[in-house]
Amino acid sequence: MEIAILSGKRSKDPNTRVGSCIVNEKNRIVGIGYNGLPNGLNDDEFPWGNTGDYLNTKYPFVCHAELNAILNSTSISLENCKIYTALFPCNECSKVIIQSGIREVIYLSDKHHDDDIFIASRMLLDRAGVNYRKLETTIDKMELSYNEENV
Ligand SMILES: Nc1nc(=O)n([C@H]2C[C@H](O)[C@@H](COP(=O)(O)O)O2)cc1CO
Ligand SMILES: [Zn+2]
Repeated sequence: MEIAILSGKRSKDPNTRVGSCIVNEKNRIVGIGYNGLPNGLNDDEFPWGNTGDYLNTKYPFVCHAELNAILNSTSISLENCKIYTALFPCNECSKVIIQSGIREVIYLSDKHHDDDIFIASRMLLDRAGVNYRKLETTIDKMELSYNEENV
């Protein structure tokens, strides 16, 4: 999950930076992603707002962290993999998760739990037999340092 969160730090979304990290059955990382525009699109030429006219928001344009982690995957097959993701996946990402063969979703936040999108998401995951659980941890924060004395 720390790798997922760290990846999310690269997102240009000013409001919500989500990261995801996929591991295989041996817990080896096989894909990482964060929410951002599709490849080659300029972050400065698209809106990043989240209110107002749909076309003036980020929503029609941004790729979610989970989608990017799957598409960036180094593995041909993601059968039986797990995805660690900072936010519970939306219904669109849940469809992609199911199709990819991922069998478990471990999330940090489920802050939109009662929105239709996430109700649909759970319906999809439940019916497909994809397990999901909130990460249980006592860790409050992670610290990184560029000070070479800390290596
Ligand atoms: N699971 C998710 N993975 C994601 O990558 N996202 C992204 C899409 C947007 O860029 C941002 C949500 O923006 P906002 O509605 O909190 O301002 O997080 C959102 C969710 C929640 O469905
Ligand atoms: Zn999504």
